[in-house]
Amino acid sequence: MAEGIAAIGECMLELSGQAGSSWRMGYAGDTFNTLWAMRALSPGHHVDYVSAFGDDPFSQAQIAFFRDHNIGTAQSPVIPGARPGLYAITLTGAERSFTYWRSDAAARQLASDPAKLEKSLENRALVYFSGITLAILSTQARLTLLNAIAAERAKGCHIAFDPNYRPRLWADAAAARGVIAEALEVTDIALPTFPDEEMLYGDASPEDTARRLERAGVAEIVVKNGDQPALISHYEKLESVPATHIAAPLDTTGAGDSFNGAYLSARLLGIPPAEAVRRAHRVAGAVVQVRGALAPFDFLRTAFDR
Ligand SMILES: O=C(O)C(=O)C[C@H](O)[C@H](O)COP(=O)(O)O
Repeated sequence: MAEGIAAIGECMLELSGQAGSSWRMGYAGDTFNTLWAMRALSPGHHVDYVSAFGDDPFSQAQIAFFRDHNIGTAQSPVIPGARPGLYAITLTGAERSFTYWRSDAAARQLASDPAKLEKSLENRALVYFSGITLAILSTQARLTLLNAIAAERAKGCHIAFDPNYRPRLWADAAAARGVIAEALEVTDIALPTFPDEEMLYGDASPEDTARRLERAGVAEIVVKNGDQPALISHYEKLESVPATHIAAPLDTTGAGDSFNGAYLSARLLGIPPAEAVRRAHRVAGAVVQVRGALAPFDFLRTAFDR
């Protein structure tokens, strides 16, 4: 039985917590943040982060960090001379913005060996990727990745996708729309964020986003909207679920990604979409109370089970 979970993308070095005099270094990246939550909340599953890594001390420490938390790297290549990307979080209140140093990161070569990539995605219950995963790849590498995902999907694996639009990673909005349309063709569960979709497509409401993704053929959609209700479309039936109110958020980095990890973990447990969203809101509410994208596993589990 296919029991594995794989997330595909780029995990960077993360600098967080600039409120004090020194920065704290961690590891984060949208798809990794989601997998982190799944590692905490899906204990019965083997989980792998599928990427490409360098061979410098920071890459080695990153892989060791994964291993210490029981996160594998499947057949991800290690590229001699390459190194990880880096980003820093700037906070305005609790709202995050990012500065990146990532244009030559090892992860850009995650599809450099198509046979290894296919092998990395084998025997999965769920494969997760995002618009950021696609934005960092060349046209050829994107094609290799989408073909590998489609092949695994044809064997019965569920594919989850967050468009996670980051304008700076794309040549222009039309390029992003074109590639995201291709990704939606192989997507079973789409987890967009309304302000991103509003920016990229001009959607007037979360309902507009949900209906547009239904027309693209996606059966299960959750449109996140920060501290506003999330909108579920499950086989075209809409349902709105209020968010968890957090009185004093500290850092919103990773909230959407952790929401995704909790939602997908709940769905793998057979929990219906509305209850899965309630749990996901609680987990996202926990993550905004810590600095950086990752919260401790116990903290995530308590929020998920409460
Ligand atoms: O921007 C990127 O490329 C990253 O991966 C950095 C961050 O860890 C996530 O973007 C956080 O994502 P949110 O859950 O939307 O706060």
